[in-house]
Amino acid sequence: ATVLADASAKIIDGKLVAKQIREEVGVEIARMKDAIGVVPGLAVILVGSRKDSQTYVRNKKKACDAVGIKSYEVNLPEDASEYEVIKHIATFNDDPSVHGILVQLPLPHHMNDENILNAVSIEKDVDGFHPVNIGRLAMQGRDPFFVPCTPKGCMELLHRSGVEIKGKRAVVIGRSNIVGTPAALLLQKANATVSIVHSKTKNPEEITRQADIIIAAVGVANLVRGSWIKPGAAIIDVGINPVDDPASPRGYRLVGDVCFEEASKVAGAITPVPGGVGPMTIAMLLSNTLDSAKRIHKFK
Ligand SMILES: Nc1nc(=O)c2c([nH]1)NC[C@@H]1CN(c3ccc(C(=O)N[C@@H](CCC(=O)O)C(=O)O)cc3)C=[N+]21
Repeated sequence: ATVLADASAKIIDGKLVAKQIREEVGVEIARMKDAIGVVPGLAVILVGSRKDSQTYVRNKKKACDAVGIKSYEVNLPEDASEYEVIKHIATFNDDPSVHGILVQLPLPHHMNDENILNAVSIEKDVDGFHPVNIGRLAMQGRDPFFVPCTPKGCMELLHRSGVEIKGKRAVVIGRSNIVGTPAALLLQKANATVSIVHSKTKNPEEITRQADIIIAAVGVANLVRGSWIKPGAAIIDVGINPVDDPASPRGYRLVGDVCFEEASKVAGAITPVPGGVGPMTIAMLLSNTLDSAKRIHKFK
């Protein structure tokens, strides 16, 4: 019998694309500084002492340093009040050296996310989480000041890998405010025909199998199997799920929402985890912070 070689997807290297974007951002920051003497500033507010949040915040600071963004950090205890957080946000809203404000999520349970995200000036909301920015994203002809970093990074990966979006069928798995919903809106803006599948969808694989593009953002390890995928489709895997692995130095390793081993034999292109969307999220945050400083100082 003839053994056919497995088709093999192109791996979309998010780490490499993120590096390119960070370099582009660095060049622009230097050009702005030379021309008008302005250095972009990013304020990060971290409440509580979750290890994962501390790691993310540390990585963001490092990334800022590398491109020439000045970072400001506020650490508040787990039992801080909503009022205290909002007071810090208000101070940063009024501080002309700060062009971007990010409140690290998740917040402690006693806080209401909406009250806090509402307090961030929509012109400094580099996360794109303010309800007005999300609402504007959903409307035709009404651009938000900022697009959320993770979905923006997904789109950038599709664009920079030459994946055509216009007229294609796209399926987003997951409907969160910070990834699934804005990702679906961005795909729609890019002229795809978009479906969203979620935890209450019956037979999601029947829908995903029709997709030319899949963005998976549910947080369920290896949910999307090879059989869910149309041959040749482009797969963007947003999931970052820790699974126990005694052999790995941290005692766990990260896997996506997509079963990479199966999917990479069917798909036309696919992002790995780690090294896919994750690094893009930080690159987009830097890019949003630069854009904010440019807009505030009317620098082109
Ligand atoms: N206000 C707010 N804004 C955020 O953007 C935000 C947040 N809160 N809370 C948590 C999530 C998660 N997030 C990630 C950023 C980078 C990687 C990343 O760089 N991951 C690498 C490394 C993963 C590793 O090895 O630990 C990768 O996937 O290759 C992952 C996840 C931003 N978030």
